[in-house]
Amino acid sequence: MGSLGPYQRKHKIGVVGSGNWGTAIAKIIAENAASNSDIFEEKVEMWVFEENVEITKDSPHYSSSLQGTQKLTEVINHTNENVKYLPGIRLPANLHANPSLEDAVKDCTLLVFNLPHQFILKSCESIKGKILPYARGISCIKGVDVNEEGISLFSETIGRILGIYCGALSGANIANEVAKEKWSETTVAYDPPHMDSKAPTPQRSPSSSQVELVQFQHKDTSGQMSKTKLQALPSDYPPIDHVTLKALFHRPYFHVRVIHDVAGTSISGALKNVVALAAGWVEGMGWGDNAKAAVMRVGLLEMVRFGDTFFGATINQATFTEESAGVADLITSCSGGRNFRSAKHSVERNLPIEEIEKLELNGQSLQGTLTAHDVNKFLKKQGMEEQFPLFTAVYRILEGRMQVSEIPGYIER
Ligand SMILES: NC(=O)C1=CN([C@@H]2O[C@H](COP(=O)(O)OP(=O)(O)OC[C@H]3O[C@@H](n4cnc5c(N)ncnc54)[C@H](O)[C@@H]3O)[C@@H](O)[C@H]2O)C=CC1
Ligand SMILES: O=C(CO)COP(=O)(O)O
Repeated sequence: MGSLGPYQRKHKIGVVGSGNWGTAIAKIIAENAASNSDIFEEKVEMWVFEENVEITKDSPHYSSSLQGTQKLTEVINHTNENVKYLPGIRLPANLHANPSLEDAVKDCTLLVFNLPHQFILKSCESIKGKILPYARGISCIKGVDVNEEGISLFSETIGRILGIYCGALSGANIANEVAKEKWSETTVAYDPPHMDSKAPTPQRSPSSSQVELVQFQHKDTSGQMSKTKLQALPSDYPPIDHVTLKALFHRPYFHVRVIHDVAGTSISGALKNVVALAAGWVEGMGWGDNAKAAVMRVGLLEMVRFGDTFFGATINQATFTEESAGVADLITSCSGGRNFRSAKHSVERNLPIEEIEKLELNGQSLQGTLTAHDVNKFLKKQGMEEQFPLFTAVYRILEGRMQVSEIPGYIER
């Protein structure tokens, strides 16, 4: 390790986000940057949305120099621990918490986006034109972007705002388990236009040094095409392909399969959060495992139908059943995810789920509640609520217009 091989430059990595999953994925990336120093710069930047944290006498890091009100970034850099969003996990020393988003992404060739989805648009707008034009992205976000024009994957939205190509990472990945290095699998989906290596090839010979511009097109369901000029990665960098992405994310405890289906990977990650709410409610009612399995069965069918109906041309249905991003994520999320647990507790404690989120998650953010609203807004516009009875029931229960006890009758059709 340490030799640059045929390439003169290394990839600099920036992680946009530092919540529960954001920090866990940054830990993985920093570990891999250190052990693949022929491809990656060792120092990894992680953008932290700055906030104050209280270091009290009960904190394991309490000392004469670290006490009272402190900036989260300073605590992370001082202790190598994200005491707020991933407590108890030691982070690699080459991971740098940075309160400036602009500074964290500066000169990065690879950007990994890992924020609750409601914050992504504003964050991307703030760095538009301030990143390398030939950077590439990976979105770890579980959600869909619904706007006036239709529905987009967050990988597409990020790509459109920043003028870059962006793939996706999603899988059965409860962050706290991954951070504790308990074995899991994930799916990385990456399928850029021809200028980036399309097949998972180990070839690494430098190609022409010319910078080429091509049109990259992505479309939403209203049929609109938007074009992004995609700039080729200079040939003195190792190519950003399936091999490089595997080197970035794969760990002995985090097994990566790299595929081409970005839409299937992203859609399943977003929609399983809606199903997990229903699973949590059913569990909270004390109805047992059979009832939860019924909700998951219908949920999976609706996930596949949604992908097929609205992203049909680009999606590979096998992703839902064969990859970690599909049914495996549905299973883990309906067993121990935050959406599942919060929904369960909201029934058990007879409190709105938003209140459970505030009481129990210490600043972490549920994505299923927001996605249920986003998905319903979109389905309503298409006149298709009835074709997705579970998604519609989840939305109506959140709105207080339906009871959990009505789920079995409503989804049986
Ligand atoms: N936590 C998990 O187990 C997993 C989460 N995911 C997905 O990863 C994405 C990120 O989730 P987490 O990292 O867990 O986040 P989180 O749920 O821990 O959210 C907290 C994060 O949001 C940030 N934040 C709060 N207000 C903000 C603002 N105004 N602007 C920007 N950031 C702000 C906080 O600084 C903190 O970093 C989500 O889409 C989630 O569904 C995916 C797999 C596992
Ligand atoms: O996506 C997840 C596991 O893969 C985590 O889901 P929650 O956000 O419900 O915890």
